[in-house]
Amino acid sequence: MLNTLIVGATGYAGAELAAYLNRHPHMNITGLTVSAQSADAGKLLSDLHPQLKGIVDLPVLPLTDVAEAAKGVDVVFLATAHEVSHDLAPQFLAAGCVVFDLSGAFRVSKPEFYTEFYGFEHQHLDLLDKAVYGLAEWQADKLKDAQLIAVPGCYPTASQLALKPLIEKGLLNDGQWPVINATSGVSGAGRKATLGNSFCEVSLQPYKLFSHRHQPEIVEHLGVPVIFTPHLGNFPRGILATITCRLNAGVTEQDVAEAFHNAYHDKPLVRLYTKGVPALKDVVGLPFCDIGFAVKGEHLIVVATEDNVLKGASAQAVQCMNIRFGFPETQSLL
Ligand SMILES: NC(=O)C1=CN([C@@H]2O[C@H](COP(=O)(O)OP(=O)(O)OC[C@H]3O[C@@H](n4cnc5c(N)ncnc54)[C@H](OP(=O)(O)O)[C@@H]3O)[C@@H](O)[C@H]2O)C=CC1
Ligand SMILES: CC(=O)N[C@@H](CCC(=O)OP(=O)(O)O)C(=O)O
Repeated sequence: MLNTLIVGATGYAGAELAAYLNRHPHMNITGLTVSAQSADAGKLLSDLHPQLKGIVDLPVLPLTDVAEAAKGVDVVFLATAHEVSHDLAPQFLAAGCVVFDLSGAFRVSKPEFYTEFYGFEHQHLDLLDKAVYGLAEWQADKLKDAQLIAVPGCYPTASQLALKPLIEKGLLNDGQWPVINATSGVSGAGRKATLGNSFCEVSLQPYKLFSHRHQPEIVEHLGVPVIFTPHLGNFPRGILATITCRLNAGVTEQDVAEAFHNAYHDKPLVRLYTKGVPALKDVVGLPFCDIGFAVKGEHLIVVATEDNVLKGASAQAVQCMNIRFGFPETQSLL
């Protein structure tokens, strides 16, 4: 059994982690924590997330002393904001824990990225070198001996799973940047109330045009430039990405199908459509990324869907943990 601590357990991602880890046969949840000042400290997780009633009835505790909280803990999940993870990860690593960070604090290697896109100066450049980017289907070898795993962002997971097989096989024409239009449910912004995310305000709208922090994350890990436009939709969960690309001359629909099949036929959490394209309703609440596509001449449209909180965050974190410790990849996820 591995002892595990979830930091940020009352957030959307943290609560899903608690559900997955609670039913994992090799994991023992030793603590669920929130910030030292949290108004929720002392409450039961299942009072805050009633879907967990009778399943995870543990109290959430304020994280006041990291060294104390880390005692006897093998694995820590940081389901916290980027700045919080940035400060906590080195402390848990120093205590000998394997750290799975769901935030953006360690995903990109260039320090200036954090100043520009996250608004803080990165203090742990050594960890930027050491962190393994947890795009699970593509990183199994590196994950096996990683100490710090930077779980990808929600939009980057869907976007990269859709594009990587095509790029690896050299099918895309580099004269046209892939154009990623992706719509997310409101849970992508976290559980805290804000005016922009309130019921009467949310509509359907693109945001952060040419300036969203997931664009450079996608570009660094795919190795090609892309145009990325996120949209906020008026539904709670899920991301649907519609990605338009140009194929190299002579590339056929069959070549595209083969590239996807070769990449994912043995990857249980990516489901390929041989007919049609996926809809959001078929992945919400599930740990999959679903991918379908259509080709017309040299033009290709790929559609990828996922639950932003699951394959886009918690499920992928648990998938990485399963790979890291040699458990079946889908253990507790399916
Ligand atoms: N939601 C999503 O779809 C996705 C989220 N992510 C990333 O995962 C992380 C968590 O996201 P999400 O669950 O949405 O966030 P939420 O805002 O819903 O939850 C954040 C959690 O962190 C706790 N917290 C805040 N400050 C601290 C602190 N100093 N120490 C310990 N706990 C703290 C909060 O509790 P309290 O404030 O009461 O202390 C709460 O439990 C973020 O980095 C996010 O960017 C990544 C991909 C997708
Ligand atoms: C709808 C919404 O607001 N989504 C969030 C992305 C959530 C996420 O994945 O956060 P990180 O990758 O930064 O951890 C956003 O656009 O900032």
